[in-house]
Amino acid sequence: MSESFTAKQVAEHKDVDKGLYIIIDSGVYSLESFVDEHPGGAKILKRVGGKDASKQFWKYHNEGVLKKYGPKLKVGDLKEEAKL
Ligand code: HEM
Repeated sequence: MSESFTAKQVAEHKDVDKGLYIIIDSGVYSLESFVDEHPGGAKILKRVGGKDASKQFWKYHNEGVLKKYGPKLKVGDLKEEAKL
């Protein structure tokens, strides 16, 4: 049931108006409803809109954060070809 996105499609959702998507590992997360409640601030999330933010994410968070918020925010996965 989960949707599949290319990196290009994710890149088109790079601000709150178009949907703020970010990639963490192979998952695609939609954060426009979350930016204003992000404990780390809205600004830092907006900066990585449309991009792969795995490196930044794992620097500041642990698995528990994805477990808690992932089900609410995840909209799909990166297509195989885009993972390379
Ligand atoms: C699905 C995406 C994200 C979720 C659900 C999320 C959630 C959270 C939560 C719950 C916290 C509070 C601290 C904790 O419980 O660990 C936090 C803090 C923080 N987040 Fe995020 N975050 C996300 C993405 C990001 C990204 C992509 C960045 C960086 C570009 C970022 C940067 C930070 C920073 C700097 C803090 C503060 C850390 C501190 O005060 O020590 N977050 N985030």
